[in-house]
Amino acid sequence: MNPETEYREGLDQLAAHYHAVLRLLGEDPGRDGLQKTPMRVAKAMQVLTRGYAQNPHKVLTDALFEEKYNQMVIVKDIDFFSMCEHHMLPFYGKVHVAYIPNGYITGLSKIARVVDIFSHRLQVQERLTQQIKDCIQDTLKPMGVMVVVEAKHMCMQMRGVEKQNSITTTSDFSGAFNQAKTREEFMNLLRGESKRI
Ligand SMILES: Nc1nc2c(ncn2[C@@H]2O[C@H](COP(=O)(O)OP(=O)(O)OP(=O)(O)O)[C@@H](O)[C@H]2O)c(=O)[nH]1
Ligand SMILES: [Zn+2]
Repeated sequence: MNPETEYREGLDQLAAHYHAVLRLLGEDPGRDGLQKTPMRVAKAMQVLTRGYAQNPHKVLTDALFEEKYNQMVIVKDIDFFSMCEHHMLPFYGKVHVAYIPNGYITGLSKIARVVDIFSHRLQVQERLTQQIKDCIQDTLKPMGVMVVVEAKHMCMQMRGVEKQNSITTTSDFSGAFNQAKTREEFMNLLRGESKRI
């Protein structure tokens, strides 16, 4: 556990609920291995939902730089883990973001931080995609943004339909990406092999 993690209000209550959950699942929460488990799970769940307490707009505005560059900027292969709001099971994969600046650029890491914030909330993949796009569009006001998310959903792998290999792809875009040619340019660059640098 990261010693710098700040846990939010309600941690003890959350742990008490997980104590009850263990019992309801047929376990003995008093046995050696499980004594600390309710608190561990409560802390883990607070980490996985830390995005509720974070402001993605502020992350971007804190690192806005005036710059004349007005070609496409692509940050691809941003790993993420999120939890589906239906089953609270993980879905995970990669986010690819492209934007065309309009006088301002943002720090590259900030794009990944925005992904991190929205994915650390209960989500559906479509909304995650849209929220990342909207946040960059509304804050940076670029000529356009496009976001592509590729993910595997554990609620489809471990339970339910039990399909191990299906990948869900979602995308959303604005502005210049309304033009098929611009979207194509991004998709072609996404498909290209990343060079080792
Ligand atoms: N569109 C969308 N659906 C999702 C996402 N994550 C999980 N789901 C789906 O949410 C649906 C919930 O359907 P329900 O019929 O209410 O729940 P369920 O009985 O558990 O469904 P099954 O998973 O088919 O067993 C399922 O089809 C899941 O595959 C997501 O990010 N986007
Ligand atoms: Zn689910």
